[in-house]
Amino acid sequence: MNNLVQIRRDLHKIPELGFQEYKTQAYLFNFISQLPNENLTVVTWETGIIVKIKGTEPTKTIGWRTDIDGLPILEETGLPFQSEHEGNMHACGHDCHMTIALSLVQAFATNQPKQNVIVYFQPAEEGPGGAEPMLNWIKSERPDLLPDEIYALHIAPEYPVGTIATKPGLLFANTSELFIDLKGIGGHAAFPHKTRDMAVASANLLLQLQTIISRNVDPMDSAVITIGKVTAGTVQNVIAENARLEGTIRTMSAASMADVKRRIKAICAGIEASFECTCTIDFGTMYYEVNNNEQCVNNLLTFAKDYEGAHAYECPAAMTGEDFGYFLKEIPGALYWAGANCEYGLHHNKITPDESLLSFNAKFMEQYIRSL
Ligand SMILES: CC(=O)N[C@@H](CCC[C@H](N)C(=O)O)C(=O)O
Repeated sequence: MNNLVQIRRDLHKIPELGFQEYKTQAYLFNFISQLPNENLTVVTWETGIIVKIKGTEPTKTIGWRTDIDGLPILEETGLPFQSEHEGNMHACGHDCHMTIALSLVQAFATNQPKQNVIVYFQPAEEGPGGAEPMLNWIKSERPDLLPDEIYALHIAPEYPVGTIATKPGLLFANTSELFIDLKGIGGHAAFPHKTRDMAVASANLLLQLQTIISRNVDPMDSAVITIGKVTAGTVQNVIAENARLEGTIRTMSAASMADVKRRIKAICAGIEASFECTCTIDFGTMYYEVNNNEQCVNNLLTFAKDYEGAHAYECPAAMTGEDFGYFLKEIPGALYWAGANCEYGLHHNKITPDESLLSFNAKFMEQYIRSL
């Protein structure tokens, strides 16, 4: 088994949620500590790590960012190296992303690049968001750790390995989490008229929220409201006093996000009136859109077109979110989809990315960064 596959499998076993990535950080730190360190500066921030590699004749500093957290998903891959943290899973490829980032650190630590390179191991991409606070800390405490341009990848199960798919401008959506707590009056299942049933109210609310997409968003625009978790009540023969919807909103612009939120508030006010209950809305964490720099995308795609085994092309935007958008808001750069050739999609409990993507993308990015 090659070294990168082993690293990915080690990391796959220990998925941790945002800002709880202690074992992950220790694993990464241990790996980095064993590398030649004459040209390295290694700094920790919360559960993340930042590694700067001094270049031989630097004219600029190139950044590479990986996310390091897992998701609260019960893994069902049945793999011999499946998650040892039951209920958590690397179902979004961050184990692969970290492996590629470690490979870059190793390559540049052993064979110094021309440009300075900074690799960011960033916590909490799935939530509550690590990029924005990490960047704020760097700006105020360690401006020497800011790059001139920055890149990242995200695995794409639907594409074959070797795919480098990206586009200039908007690649990923604006996101906002959505949590709505409903409170009514519970009671005996046989006497609904004496209660305010939040199971029924939350079911109505869930369906009405979907009308925002079909009836309020311009059909030429795009938006998503997904409610991923619904909880209500306590037992089968007691009417639910409480319910909670948990979800996410995705839009193509900040203006459209504001409109969707306005409609959510209005619908909740209607639910309060019709079901005689209270709805408390919390919009949670927001991620700024992923807006790729045109020049950086052109450079990346041009390099990829001549790279053996790469299939480079411009893809459409997607409604995924990524807090890497906060880096791109301040620093020119690009994120690309890296083909992972897998039957199951992102966030699926059976996702098994094709591990040949690890060495392909690690080598590809190493060569690209050396070309800058
Ligand atoms: C690439 C990816 O899958 N990212 C996540 C980001 C989630 C942000 C936040 N927790 C939310 O749900 O809005 C995604 O679900 O797109």
